Amino acid sequence: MESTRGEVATVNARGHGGGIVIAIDGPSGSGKSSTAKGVARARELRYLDTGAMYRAMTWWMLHHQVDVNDAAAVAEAASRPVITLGTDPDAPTVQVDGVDAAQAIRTQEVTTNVSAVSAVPAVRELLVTRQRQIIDEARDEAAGIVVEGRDITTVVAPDAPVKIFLTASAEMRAQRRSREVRSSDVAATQADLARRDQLDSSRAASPLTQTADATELDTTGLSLDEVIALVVKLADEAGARTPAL
Ligand SMILES: Nc1ncnc2c1ncn2[C@@H]1O[C@H](COP(=O)(O)OP(=O)(O)O)[C@@H](O)[C@H]1O
Ligand SMILES: Nc1ccn([C@H]2C[C@H](O)[C@@H](COP(=O)(O)OP(=O)(O)O)O2)c(=O)n1
Repeated sequence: MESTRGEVATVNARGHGGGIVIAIDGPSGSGKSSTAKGVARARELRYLDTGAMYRAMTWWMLHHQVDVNDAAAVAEAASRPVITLGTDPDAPTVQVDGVDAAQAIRTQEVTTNVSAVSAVPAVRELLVTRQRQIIDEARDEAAGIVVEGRDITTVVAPDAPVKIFLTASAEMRAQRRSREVRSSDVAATQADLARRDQLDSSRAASPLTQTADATELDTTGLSLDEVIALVVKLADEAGARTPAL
């Protein structure tokens, strides 16, 4: 497989060189995780699911009986969990305090509470710092990284050469998510997505926002392969624009 390493060598503000950063934001079910993994595989890049980090933090809070609706209690406890993510797109891993939490962070209880925890500024500061470390490591050690979440294009990596905002109609996002979790109640899934979108877009700290310099990709009528191909094309074009050092 062709690698983009070298074609897109730049040095970022923190002095790290090497690979490309592809930043992807968007609401739930727009296709961020599947697209990011597909692009990372296609160009031998690392993959970072930042939502998994907010989910891991939420799981730890619930597991340790921290009241997730008490922002001060969440802020005080936020530095205690050790959250570790593996960035291989074929086998992304999530560990909390050394224990595999990949399944535990996907429960409905975590999904219901993750927006409250991720609205706490102290949580975001800690996780954004860690995300930037992971990005810098990938830029040094690999051809780069595809990072997906809600504030990647705006806060975590605003200087990324490729910035994408994925969207899809609310109905399509609910259908996809229902299929994924094998639920026949598409209306309930759509209501849950709407609730989370509203919380994630209206919070004071780094809300989900679409900026003018991110390319909007509406995936409603597109297959996953088509979306991946479009993002790979944008990445290759960004590589061609950036001279190798
Ligand atoms: N363009 C697409 N066409 C059809 N299904 C898709 C597409 N993009 C994503 N999916 C499916 O929709 C579901 C949700 O996608 P996911 O990547 O988890 O979204 P997000 O990370 O934005 O929440 C997954 O089951 C995925 O396979
Ligand atoms: N960069 C990010 C990523 C996720 N979050 C929050 C907001 C989301 O509701 C939760 C969970 O994110 P995740 O990407 O796992 O959500 P879905 O896959 O869409 O269900 O985390 C965030 O605040 N900032």
